[in-house]
Amino acid sequence: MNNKRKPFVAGNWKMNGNRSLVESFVASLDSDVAQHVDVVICPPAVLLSSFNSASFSLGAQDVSAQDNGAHTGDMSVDMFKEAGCEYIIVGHSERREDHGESNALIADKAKKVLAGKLTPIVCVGEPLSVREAGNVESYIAEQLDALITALSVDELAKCVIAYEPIWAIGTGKTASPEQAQDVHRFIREYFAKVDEALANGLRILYGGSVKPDNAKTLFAQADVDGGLIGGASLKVEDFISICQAAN
Ligand SMILES: O=C[C@H](O)COP(=O)(O)O
Repeated sequence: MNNKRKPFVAGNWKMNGNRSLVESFVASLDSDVAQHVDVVICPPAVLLSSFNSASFSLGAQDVSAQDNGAHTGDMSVDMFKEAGCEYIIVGHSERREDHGESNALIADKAKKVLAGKLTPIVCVGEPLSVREAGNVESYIAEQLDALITALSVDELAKCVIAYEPIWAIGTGKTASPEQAQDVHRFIREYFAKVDEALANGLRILYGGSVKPDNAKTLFAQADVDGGLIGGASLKVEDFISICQAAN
């Protein structure tokens, strides 16, 4: 973690949670936790309106690349804005896999989020087969290229990037701190080819089986600026410990 970039921890509840979980978060996650860390909760969209807390920010888990219209089941940036969101995750590997989302579509979504003055959390990450074949960097580069092509330097500077190796998501197999740092450094250097100041200011989160007992070492890596937390963001005590580890 570099102290020039403010640490960032986002909890992605995925398709989990209910109103009673919302209540326990609102009651327990006070402003002390979020003093030196940007803390964001991304619950399922139907729970957004149940949150009423100024101690942390809200995010959505995905968004349409369209403004409005005949897109059954989709939701727009404006809708999430009205629901109190400041952040929207785009390109999560589960969206890429379950809904066939392409790099180009994800870049369009990020652009739409920025146009609505919200912050996209753009996810990238490789499957195990790519890592085993030794192709991690070219795979991530292709994911980043779509974003770099679609967005201006100013727009890129407003994004948060999340590196989530797919083999580490929900598996309990966390990337080692060195594996995480290697890819985070690669991502930062890749953006430095576009613009050095952009790269230095960019917050890059690690996601994939982050838990209270491994968060500190992961977040201590020079290019790891926090985490995108799945399973452990569903237990308020675990999530608070992870936020504290980012402090
Ligand atoms: O968005 C969060 C990630 O997919 C990580 O999930 P996990 O912490 O359950 O491995």
